[in-house]
Amino acid sequence: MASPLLRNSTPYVCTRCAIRAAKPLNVAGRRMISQKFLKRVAESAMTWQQRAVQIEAGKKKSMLTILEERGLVETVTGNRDAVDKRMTRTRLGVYVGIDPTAPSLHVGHLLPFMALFWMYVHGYHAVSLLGGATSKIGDPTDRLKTREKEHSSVRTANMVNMHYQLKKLWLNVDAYGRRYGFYDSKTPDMHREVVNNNAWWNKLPLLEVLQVLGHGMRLGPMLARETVKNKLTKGDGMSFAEFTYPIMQAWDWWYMYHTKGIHMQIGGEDQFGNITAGIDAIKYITKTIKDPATLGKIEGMGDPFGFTVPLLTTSSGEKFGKSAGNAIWLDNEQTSVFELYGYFLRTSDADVGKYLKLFTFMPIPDIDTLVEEHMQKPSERKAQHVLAREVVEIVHGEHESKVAAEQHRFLFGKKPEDPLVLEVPADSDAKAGYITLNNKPRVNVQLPASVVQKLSIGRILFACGLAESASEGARLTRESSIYIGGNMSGEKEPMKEGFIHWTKVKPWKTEDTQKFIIHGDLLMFRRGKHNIKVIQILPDEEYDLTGQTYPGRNAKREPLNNLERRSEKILESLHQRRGMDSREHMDDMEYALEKQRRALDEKFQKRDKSGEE
Ligand SMILES: Nc1ncnc2c1ncn2[C@@H]1O[C@H](COP(=O)(O)OP(=O)(O)OP(=O)(O)O)[C@@H](O)[C@H]1O
Ligand SMILES: N[C@@H](Cc1ccc(O)cc1)C(=O)O
Repeated sequence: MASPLLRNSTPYVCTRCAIRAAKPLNVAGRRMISQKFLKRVAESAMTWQQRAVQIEAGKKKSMLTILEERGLVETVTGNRDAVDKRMTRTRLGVYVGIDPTAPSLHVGHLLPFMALFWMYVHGYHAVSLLGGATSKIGDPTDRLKTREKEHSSVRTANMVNMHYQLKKLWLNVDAYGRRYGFYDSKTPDMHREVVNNNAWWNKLPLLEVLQVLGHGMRLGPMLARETVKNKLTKGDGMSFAEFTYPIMQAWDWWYMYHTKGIHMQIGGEDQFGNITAGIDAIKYITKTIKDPATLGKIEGMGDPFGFTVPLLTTSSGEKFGKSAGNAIWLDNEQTSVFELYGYFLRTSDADVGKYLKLFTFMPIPDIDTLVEEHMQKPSERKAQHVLAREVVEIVHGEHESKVAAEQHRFLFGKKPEDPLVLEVPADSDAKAGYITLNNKPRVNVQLPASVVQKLSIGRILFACGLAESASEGARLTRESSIYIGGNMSGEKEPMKEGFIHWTKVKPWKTEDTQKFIIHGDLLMFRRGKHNIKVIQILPDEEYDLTGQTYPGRNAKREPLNNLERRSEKILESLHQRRGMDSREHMDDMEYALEKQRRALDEKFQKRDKSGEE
């Protein structure tokens, strides 16, 4: 509980969250709060209070009004004005959840996230939740067909990808918000998190959920939900697990309500039912719970509430998303930066103003001026270029956005108005020079099993694209700059509280790499903070069928590849010339070729083990 002193001096701020967020525990398990920090919290509360007074006097726009004006609010739960007042008076906690049921976020997800980003840059505590646990069940909302069950390794890969995507997105939003002058990152006001609901679901007894919430979830209203009725009558039926999905989502909210002070949830319009189910659940729990410690935590929180954002649809009215199969991905492997830019560049003149409001932080008067200018000469697509640049900046960063703009200008033969300096930032994945679509770093790679089984760690890093060469890979491991996902297979759990556990890679024996394989076919590496590679290991034959190759394969193994190609040719011609009766002779030939192949293979293995180029 927050100290009474703080409570009295800071009526409008959730100091509990600020302190919890900012201060570690000392040895005795108490929060260490410095005078300086307390002063900052008090100042920030004062600023908030002053802002609230100005808003209520009509001198400033409220947060809800700002979001409404930008078209980001579809339906508010409960009374709009009451919600507006609470958002004005209290520095609330707010969350958006997504299930990692695909390897990447998509443009549709940006809508609820933009609302979250707006609240973040205005000082609210913003949480993006990854549904590691909920994705094991799958949200049945608005579906007639049950989701295909994903293999656990696919789920893990999706989750890790999305986790890092969210982290990057938040970093980009920080920079983007700063460009629009929203905040000074040194104030204690800014608080954002990426959480995973595995963190609580993995250690939550079913009995606790049933005891605390189960009695309050009445079957009548649950069965009366459109989603349930439709799936039961028009779809393929509903499992008990799917039926309980809204309870899981409600519990997430309850968990964050009492542990992190999260009052609000935002989601797409399709999430309205789940959001209201969460509100009812929290109201029920807060009325019935007896535990004094929990009661202390929620004291003064008030009822939870939320709102939905409109659904982004295609021109034919279909929801943009993974299930509809029309997603524009935020992962540059699936939708390149160039394509993402191109997608927004194709926005119709009728929609461009609306999209600038939805997807950017650009002030509305500036948008209006830009659209007016654009309409003077629509063929130049000035407003669309700005829209594309801003969205790419949020998703991939300012540098990538400049590069994409430049590439489009270049491709479409336009002379740059302001020549762009394409310097490479220090932490960029690219080495130097112009980044093209072809030399973009790859986040997800597939590699044949033999690479992981037989090659040195340096070579694997080269093969997956984390190192420029095998020797650089070996050097990086010597310098302890590389991490590998998961624990040694002796320890069963590669995931800790929903997050991957990273172990520093040391120069080790080839066999040691295999001990880190997750779910039999996944290997993950991280270089530095955010540069990750998720490797899917395929059986060699399957990999060959995909027609891919990897760095280090062709150059180093050319003699072996040539031999294989030659041997195939010889055998083919023998078959044709001599027919099946020369079987014996051909077996000899095959044997001789196989011997040569093995000799070469051994040679490569020895070289791989010694780590030399
Ligand atoms: N096209 C969209 N427009 C607005 N919000 C969206 C859109 N697509 C997804 N969302 C929102 O993003 C959040 C996460 O959605 P979710 O993870 O279910 O993605 P999804 O693409 O809708 O998945 P699926 O199609 O498999 O149901 C939800 O609040 C959802 O409403
Ligand atoms: N059910 C949401 C995702 C979600 C998951 C867990 C939550 O707590 C919140 C939201 C969706 O499918 O879009």
